[in-house]
Amino acid sequence: MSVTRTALPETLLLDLDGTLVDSAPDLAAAVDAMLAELGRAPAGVEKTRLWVGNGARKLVERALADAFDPATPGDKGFADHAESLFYRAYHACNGHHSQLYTGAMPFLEAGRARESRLAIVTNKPAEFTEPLLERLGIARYFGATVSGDSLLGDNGTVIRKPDPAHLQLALDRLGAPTDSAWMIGDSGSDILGARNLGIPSVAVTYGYSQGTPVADYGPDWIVNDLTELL
Ligand SMILES: O=C(O)COP(=O)(O)O
Repeated sequence: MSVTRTALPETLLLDLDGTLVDSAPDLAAAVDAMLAELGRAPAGVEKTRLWVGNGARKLVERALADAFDPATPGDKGFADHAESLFYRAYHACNGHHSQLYTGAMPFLEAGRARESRLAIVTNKPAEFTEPLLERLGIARYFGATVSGDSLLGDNGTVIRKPDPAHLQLALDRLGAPTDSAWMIGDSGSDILGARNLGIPSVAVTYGYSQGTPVADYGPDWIVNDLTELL
């Protein structure tokens, strides 16, 4: 299924990594710096691409599971230590080699021209989201930004995609009704999050989908470039 021409809705919830931005080169650099400090060989960008999309902790755990005996990443203290190494390394390189995908800027410009409400809904921690948006020069397009640690449950656990409350928080911050919105993303957490909230979803084919074709999640539409939606 592919959209050739359609009326865009008033509100667009946009995933960040793998949808607007190819951030894998910087994420891989940080993963490799973490692995080097732990005495392991680099994983490289192609493996890292397969691990992105469920937050920084999951990325670190997937890298550890690949590099170590399976029991090692199960040790919480070890994973905490590795995560802190990753955070330090990613702070040093976030945005240095990340690039907007070809269709991203024309799409955001068109959204602004149409006076659409745009929000970022990402599983990336907020301390990395805001600087990345600034460095790429796209922060000004969004009326709201919701990151992977923006919403906490009663017991302090993070609530993020595919939990519909994560998407709903973006709508609340925009002041937008649920039935005005679509979610656009590259992975199962985006498509399932949209379904869980009861809104349509658009999947891009070029992002990070943990090795599962994004079509398998049953998005409402699939595009190879965001400008196909215009
Ligand atoms: O998992 C991440 O850190 C990035 O997630 P995103 O694809 O939701 O932007």
